[in-house]
Amino acid sequence: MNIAIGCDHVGFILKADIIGHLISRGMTVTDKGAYENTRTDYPIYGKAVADAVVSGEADLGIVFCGSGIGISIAANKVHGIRAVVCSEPYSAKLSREHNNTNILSFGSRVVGSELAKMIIDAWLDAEFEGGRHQKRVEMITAIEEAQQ
Ligand SMILES: O=C(CO)[C@H](O)[C@H](O)COP(=O)(O)O
Repeated sequence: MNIAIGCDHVGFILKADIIGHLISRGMTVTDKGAYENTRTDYPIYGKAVADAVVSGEADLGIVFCGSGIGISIAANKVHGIRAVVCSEPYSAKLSREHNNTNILSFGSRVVGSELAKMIIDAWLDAEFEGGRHQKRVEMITAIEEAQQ
């Protein structure tokens, strides 16, 4: 599985910690930047990771900023993206099972590296359940399509 990752200057350290964990899980990691912790703007990297996911370059994405909020909002502006900010594993698991999320977002000012790894494991180990949830995800897609 190929995971695209991206961060702003605040998320840079947590992203660096997480790369090894993803590789240890057998993932291929495509890093869309930022590549240093100089102050930058999170929408650049939210969009870059989102574009990689919707184009099929990556299967899933993980993004990092200070709160996880701004970079997930930016990613969610790309059609086809369902990004979620998580600070505990239960929501991460449910976001895959019920909402078929394709980008996981972290606030590096909120979550430490060991908790982030637990959240990532819960997210990657979960599978979309389909069934009654399929129709609801399709309803979200219909909202996007009505905006075009
Ligand atoms: O969390 C974020 C967006 O949601 C950013 O990381 C945060 O706003 C950056 O702030 P600053 O430029 O003051 O370091």
